[in-house]
Parts: sequence; structure tokens; C-alpha cells
Amino acid sequence: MSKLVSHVVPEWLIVPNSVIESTLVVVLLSIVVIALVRRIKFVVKVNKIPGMPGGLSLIGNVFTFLVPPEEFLNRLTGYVAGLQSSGPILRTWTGPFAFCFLFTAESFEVILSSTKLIDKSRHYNNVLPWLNTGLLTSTGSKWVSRRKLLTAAFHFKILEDFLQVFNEQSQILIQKLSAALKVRNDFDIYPFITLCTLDIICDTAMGCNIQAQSQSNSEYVNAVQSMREIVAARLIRPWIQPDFLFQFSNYSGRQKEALKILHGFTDGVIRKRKLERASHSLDKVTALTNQYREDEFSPKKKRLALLDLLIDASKDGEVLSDLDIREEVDTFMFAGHDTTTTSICWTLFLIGSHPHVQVRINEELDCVFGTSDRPATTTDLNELKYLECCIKEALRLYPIGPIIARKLSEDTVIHGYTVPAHTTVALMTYILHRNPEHFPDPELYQPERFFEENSRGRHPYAYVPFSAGPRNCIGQKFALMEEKVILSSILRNFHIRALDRREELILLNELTLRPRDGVRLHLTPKQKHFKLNFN
Ligand code: HEM
Repeated sequence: MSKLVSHVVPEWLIVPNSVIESTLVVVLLSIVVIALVRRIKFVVKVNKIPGMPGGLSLIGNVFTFLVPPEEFLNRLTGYVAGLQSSGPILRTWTGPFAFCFLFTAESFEVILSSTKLIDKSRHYNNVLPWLNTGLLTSTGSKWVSRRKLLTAAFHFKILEDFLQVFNEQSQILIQKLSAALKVRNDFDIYPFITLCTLDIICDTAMGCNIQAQSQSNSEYVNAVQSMREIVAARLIRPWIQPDFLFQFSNYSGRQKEALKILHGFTDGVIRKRKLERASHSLDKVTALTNQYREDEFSPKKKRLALLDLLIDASKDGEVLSDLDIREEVDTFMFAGHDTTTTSICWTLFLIGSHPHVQVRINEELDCVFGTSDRPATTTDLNELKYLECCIKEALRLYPIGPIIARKLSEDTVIHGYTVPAHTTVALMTYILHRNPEHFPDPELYQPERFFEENSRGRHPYAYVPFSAGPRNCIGQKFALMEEKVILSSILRNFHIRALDRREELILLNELTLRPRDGVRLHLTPKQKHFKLNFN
């Protein structure tokens, strides 16, 4: 063989095996040394930042936070808030991963206003099997182009179109609550609101009516619920976060089943919508917006859905494939219903715990609607200013995303400390919103804080329930509009009283910050032409 080679390759080009081997060893060693030096430099840089006490070498503060789910948020926020006096930024290690907790408006501004620091942390990976890299999870040029495209979908003209859905579904909700009242006056309102917002998001995102409020046991509704639970479970159980370990857990099979239903459903809706559009020769968004038409899922006239905009923008697969469309529709399904449900429930709980706030809302509702039971118009919603302050103040005390996490793509100076690239920064909105400098007596529920005259001069990053900057919540106007319609419908029909006290509630930071045992309310139907006065 070597004779054969020597015929083909000149003698001087043949390198002895020993030289190849030693070169390989040198190259490998150099790679290891470079990686080691980089790692040491990284650790030294991170450790210059004021750290959390009690960390162990190699595993850091992992055990500090290894607590049952219902204790996690309390433990974390209690710990970080208690250490605020040691500095405006706090570093910890969980295993090999460096974390910095941020809780000041100034540090939030550094991260959130940046157009470069847009990478989500690895904690978001748990939703990838469902959402793939849609708007919530994507980064780089993909996120930039999708954000531009999808911003059009939240144009106020399109939102006005959705008002009809918000009103229709709120009406069904009132019927469901009235029916429930025939059995008992106190109950957990959470499941009622969940099904209502699920119906709304299906209709507005996909243009189909799944009638979750009427058939709460539908396959799709159950699959959404399953995924919600699985993603939440992975968030608080680090050992099932890596996919190769997750596949051995009990959740894996359940996730496969749920995804089959969820993706199958979205695929089906996209296919049918495309066929419909082809048969109607509807390829322009404007044509669709102006032309309401029959929908196979519902006998009623239908309006434009977010899906239509995506199909339109897809340019027959040139710009977006069916898979691209699906990941965005799924993202809206995920980001657009649990969030509003939780926010509505917290607002109801806080209004129901503060009778004087409810009296003021009733006065506003009387002023706007009188005794009429007509649906809400855009003008009505603009006039519900006090109700809006109630929603905002609830989001201050209970931000739906109490922690937002980013992975730094470059070294970043925060409060004079250089936080190196690859560190995860955890923005603690829950603590930020309780800073007495911005919100005196921070634990009090005072919607008046958000009156224009009281908000003037407040740091622009002191209140960020929808995040802020280029990666803020794309659905915030949608959310506020939907919440105002649902809340005003409930409060026009019922007087509410919260049955639990705030200090008794156990908070769970799953996908959203929610009370573990729901929101128990006592509902009393309002008499027509009879004004309730609780002074
Ligand atoms: C009260 C209701 C809501 C709250 C409090 C809320 C809050 C947030 C927050 C804090 C973020 C940033 C998350 C992060 O950076 O990790 C976000 C992003 C997002 N939200 Fe919302 N959200 C709400 C409702 C909605 C609705 C109704 C939709 C859609 C219909 C929606 C769609 C999205 C999307 C797609 C993103 C990702 C945006 C991007 O990265 O460009 N959200 N939301």
C-alpha cells in the first residue's frame, strides 16, 4: 500500500504519522487552554459584580432556589429585595451559568432600550417544541423582519375590527356567569375567564370559533392546558430542561400528544383558510378587511384574522412557509390568552377587595353606558379612564411576567459594573414595581397613581408590565382593549367581592404570575335601574 502511495505522492510530501499525531495533540491542547483561559477570564469578570452570599463552588446558589413551586417567587424576590442595599445589581451562579439580577429602572433601561441585547435566555427553550422560533423566541435578523411584518397586524384599524369578537365573547361570558350564579354565588372566576380569552384569541388569531366557553372539554382546549402545565413544570424543574433528559420524564409522552393536536389543528386551519382564500380570489389584505364573509366554523359573518395577514404576507410561500405561519399563529395563541386571563383575574380580585374603587368604577360605567346594555364601542373604551388605571395598577402589583430574562450578546456596563457577554440577566419586574421611590407605599392598591398628573416625571422604565423598547409586547393595545371590554361587561352586570385576603394568596410563577388557588369571588347581579352604593 505504502509503495502504491509513493508512486502517486512524491516522497517529500509524505509526513510521518508521529508528526501528524503530535500536531493534533498540540492543536487539541491549544483549544482546551484557550477555552480554559476564556472561562477563567469570564468567571473573574462576573465575580467582580457584588454577589449573593451562601453560594457553593461549582454549583453556586442552586440550592437556595431549589424549593417547591409555590415558594419559588417569594424566596427569589425576598432574597433579592433583602440584598438590594448591597448594590444595584446582584450576581449569582447556578451551576456553570452566571446570572445577574436587575431591579432598578436605570438597569432596565440599559437592557430593554438596546437594539442589540435582544437574545432570550435558555429558559425560553421550553416553549420551542410548541412555538418553534416565532416572534417571542426568535432573535437576530429573523426577529427584526418578523417584528416589522407583524406590527402591521396590530394596527388600530384591525384592532377595531376585533372589538366585535371581544363584545360577543364577553356576552357569552356574562351568560355563563349568570347560569353559574343559579347554583352558587361564590366561585373561582379563573376558568370562566380562561375559556373566554381562549375563544377570543382563536377567533382573532386564526379566524375560527372553537366555542371553548360552550364546550370547555374540547380536544384543543385540553391540549393548550396540557402544554401550559408542561412548560411551567420544566421551568421549575431544572433536571428536565435539557431535551435529552426530558424525553425520559412522564411529561414527554403527554407533550407529544398535546403537540400532535395543537400543530394538527393550526396546520388544518391554515390549509382551510388558504383554500377559502383561493376560492374567493382574496389575496389582498384590504379586500379582506372590507369584505366580511361566511366562515365554516361559525354561521356568523367573520372578520379578518391575524392569520389572513400572515397568509397575505407569505407571498405564496416565497416570504413565509406554512411552518413559518404556524409558528407565529401558535405564538399568538400562547402569548395572547393566558396573559390577559391572569391580568383580568388580578384586576377583578383587587377591585373586589377595594369597595371604594368599585364605587368609582360604577360611577364611570354609569356615565359612559347609563342603564343601556349595548356593546362597548371604541369611544366608550377611551372614556373608561379610571378602569384603565385599575388594570395598570393591578399589573404593577402583579406583573404577568414577574421576571424577564435575556442572555447578553456583548459585554454591557450596568451601574458601573461590566457584565460579560453570555451572562443571563434576570430583570425583576416584580421588585422594580415595588420601589417606593417611584411608587410610595408600594403595597397599596391605588389606581390614582396612574392619573396623568401623578405619572408625570416618573422614570420611563419604572413601570414595564409589557416590557419596553424594541422587544416590548406587540399585543399590549390588543390586551388593554380586550380587558376593558371583558371587565366593563362583568362590572356592568355584577357587583363583585373578593373572598380571599391578599396576604393569604399563594403566588405561582409559572408561565404567568397567578394565584395558585384561583380567584374566588362573590358575585351579586346588579338590578337594572338600581344603582348600588357601597359608601
Ligand atoms: C396583559 C396582557 C399581556 C402582558 C402583561 C404581556 C406582557 C408581555 C411581556 C412582558 C413581553 C416581553 C417578554 C420577554 O421579553 O420575555 C411580551 C412579549 C410579547 N407579547 Fe405580550 N403580554 C400581554 C398580552 C399579549 C397579547 C394579547 C398578545 C398577542 C395577541 C401578546 C403577544 C406578545 C408577543 C408576540 C411577544 C413577543 C414580542 C417580541 O419579542 O417581539 N401579548 N408580552
